[in-house]
Amino acid sequence: MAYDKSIAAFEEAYKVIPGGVDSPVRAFSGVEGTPPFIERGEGAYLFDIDGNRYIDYVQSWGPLIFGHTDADIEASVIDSVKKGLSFGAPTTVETELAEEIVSMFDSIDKVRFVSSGTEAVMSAIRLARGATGRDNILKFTGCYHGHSDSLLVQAGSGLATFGTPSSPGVPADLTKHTLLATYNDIESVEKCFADSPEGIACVIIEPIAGNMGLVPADETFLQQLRALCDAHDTLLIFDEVMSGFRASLKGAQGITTVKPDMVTLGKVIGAGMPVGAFGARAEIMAQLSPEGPVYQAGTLSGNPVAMAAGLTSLRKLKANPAIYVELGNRAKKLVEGLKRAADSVNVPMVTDVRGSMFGFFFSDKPVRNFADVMENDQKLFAKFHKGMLDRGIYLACSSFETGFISTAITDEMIDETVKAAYETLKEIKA
Ligand SMILES: Cc1ncc(COP(=O)(O)O)c(C=O)c1O
Ligand SMILES: N[C@H](C=O)CCC(=O)O
Repeated sequence: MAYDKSIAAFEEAYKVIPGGVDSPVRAFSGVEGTPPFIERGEGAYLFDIDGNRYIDYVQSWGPLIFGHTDADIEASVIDSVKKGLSFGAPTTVETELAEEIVSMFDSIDKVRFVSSGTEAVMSAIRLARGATGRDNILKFTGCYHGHSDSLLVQAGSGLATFGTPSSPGVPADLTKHTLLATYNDIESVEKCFADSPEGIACVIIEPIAGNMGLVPADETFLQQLRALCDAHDTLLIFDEVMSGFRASLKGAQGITTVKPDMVTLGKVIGAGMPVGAFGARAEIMAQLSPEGPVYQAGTLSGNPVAMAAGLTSLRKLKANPAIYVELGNRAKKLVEGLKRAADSVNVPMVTDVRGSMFGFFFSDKPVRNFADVMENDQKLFAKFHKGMLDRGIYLACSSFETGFISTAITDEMIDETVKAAYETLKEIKA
């Protein structure tokens, strides 16, 4: 494949945009080669400016459950655009989308829309602190909750890719209130509670971690977490910015029996438009301005075009929940094929699937937390990524990210992907 135009575009971008990208993971720093600059998407495919076509397993990092240019979503966006892009005033489509979300999540009585996952989590944390009157929060190493100050501590995703899990520019005075525990290790959480006599406002977790690769939380661990939060009057927040409507129609909450106090949602509820949301029981949400004293706002919050896209996507999913069975089967078919390809050249690989989310690590032991993730062979991943890209397969460009299946991806495309994996691994091991 030729990447000449993308290489030139990256050089141009570099002159005016830091690192040439508007979000660090896009820079291909954890893998080989240059990021293809994308011209357009269609169904399961991405097309770059050199004219290369790829089967897209990134899906804009999750939101595109129906693939690119879905006709229904496109029509609702165009219809909405024709009425105006933004009003900074209430619209009925916000209420409609809120009603859909509330009807799907037992844990949510009320929801507020914002413009990104970062904003959703930042606002939820503020609300949790305001509602409990406590400063401390607890997060898990390797989980990523967006880039707000309190949460840029031992985080996954781009921070893990760049080997800087915490960021300069965040005052230590702020992060001293962020306690860290180990994913799937309840003793580490107990220790944080024991060491915090002043109390903890909230525990935030990706119930299906997707920002250190795909690492789901054990059911027992989540139950123990719930019990600890109850015992200490601490709010449990499920960050479902990635897993919401991806892992199942009810996100992780369709898989675990554990019910959080608060939920954050993001990109998936906007079907590719910039959006985020946070929700909780009515008495918690009543603390939020203008009902309550905890301030939170946004000029473009509840943007009508994003709401229209999200509403169409959610209604399509709700009308046909069997989609999740199909997506899950394809994801399983894919990782089983990848594993067979790895076995064929005696490369250890562990895989996992939750709904349409899939992950694989070049590792010979189960991966349950960030320390396990760090043991996977990242150099091999980098080579594998390049070989797959050259064969028209667009995988997430970091071993700390998750893959996604869309309804546009067919069994034949999975076969093509598995064939590419055999060829790539054979080439690497030759
Ligand atoms: C679980 C989780 N929380 C929060 C975020 C932040 O969302 P955004 O990138 O839209 O700010 C992300 C996505 O990156 C995410 O996966
Ligand atoms: N892991 C992130 C989202 O899920 C990757 C997207 C980004 O930060 O640009």
